[in-house]
Amino acid sequence: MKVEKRSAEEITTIGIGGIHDIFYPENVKELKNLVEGGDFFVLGGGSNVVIPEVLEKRLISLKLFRNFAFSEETLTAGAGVTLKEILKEQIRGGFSLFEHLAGIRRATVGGLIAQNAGAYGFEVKERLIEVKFLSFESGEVEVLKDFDSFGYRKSPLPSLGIIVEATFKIKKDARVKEKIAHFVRKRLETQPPFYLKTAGSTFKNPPHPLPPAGKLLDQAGLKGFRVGRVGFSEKHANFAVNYGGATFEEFKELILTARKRVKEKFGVELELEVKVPCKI
Ligand SMILES: NC(=O)C1=CN([C@@H]2O[C@H](COP(=O)(O)OP(=O)(O)OC[C@H]3O[C@@H](n4cnc5c(N)ncnc54)[C@H](OP(=O)(O)O)[C@@H]3O)[C@@H](O)[C@H]2O)C=CC1
Ligand SMILES: C=C(O[C@H]1[C@H](O)[C@@H](CO)O[C@H](OP(=O)(O)OP(=O)(O)OC[C@H]2O[C@@H](n3ccc(=O)[nH]c3=O)[C@H](O)[C@@H]2O)[C@@H]1NC(C)=O)C(=O)O
Repeated sequence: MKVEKRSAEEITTIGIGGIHDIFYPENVKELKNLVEGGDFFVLGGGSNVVIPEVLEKRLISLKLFRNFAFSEETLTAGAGVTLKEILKEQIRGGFSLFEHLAGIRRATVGGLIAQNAGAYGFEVKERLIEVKFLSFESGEVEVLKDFDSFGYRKSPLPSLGIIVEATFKIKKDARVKEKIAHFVRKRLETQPPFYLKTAGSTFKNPPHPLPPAGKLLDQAGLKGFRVGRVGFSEKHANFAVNYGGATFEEFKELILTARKRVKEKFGVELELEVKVPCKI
């Protein structure tokens, strides 16, 4: 099995966390051996993860799970296929699937499903037909076909097992290229530019009718607030930006300060949206 050292910038889009060994299983058997070998953390494209410099867990990437096939009405892809590759296929084949998500930088099929990624009124769950996953309970690949338990930024999958492949519904759409461009433009109107190092939204939006996390952080004076080399974007207060060489400790202080201030001002407990493979 391939094991390679990767820098923070290669592992995650926010680029915090030093160099780590990444394990790249090539098939389910190798994945199973890794899972049985001790504590681990599964990485997709790293668009939504912040990793500390020292980590006891093994980092597993499913980047080599790359099977890809589509028919008139379905697309089947391995967990490591990227959003970028799917969007390219959408343009080539003229079909609708993930255009609303265009601009999530390094997202993969595994990460998108595990968090039921969503944007602009769309959620991944809407397009799922089946998800194959290595079950922690049975140690076998099982198939999930019922997605009722998927909700806002959550799915049962990280706890049930590791996604290895999924099949999605696709629909013919001759205007998909324009739609992708539209959603990228829309994203850039409110969110930081793609060249900045971020992990997307830092906190989940609290339940309705509470205001969104970005608004609460903004009104608590945290827009542009920095701890060392990491801080909340001037453009959108819920995006933490690594301005270069930020440490996990700085990130941790940033979010603890933000939580405290929002709690004091509005009485709202913000919940992390980004995934962190340790206690914070
Ligand atoms: N909506 C938006 O505008 C934006 C969304 N995002 C988010 O970024 C993510 C993009 O995906 P990606 O970069 O690939 O994911 P990440 O590498 O960021 O991983 C996110 C989490 O997904 C889980 N995960 C990843 N792969 C698998 C797998 N094969 N099986 C089970 N769980 C898995 C892991 O959860 P665990 O460790 O708990 O198992 C991991 O911590 C999405 O989650 C999306 O919601 C980011 C930016 C903007
Ligand atoms: C970026 C992510 O997802 C994004 C997704 O891209 C967009 C588009 O649909 O909607 C959510 O952002 P969001 O709720 O912050 O959406 P926005 O429209 O930017 O902001 C909501 C409201 O807060 C206000 N707002 C936002 C930022 C700010 O600094 N100040 C402020 O007042 C906005 O004016 C708006 O009225 C998702 N975030 C969450 C936590 O649900 C992600 O998952 O990582």
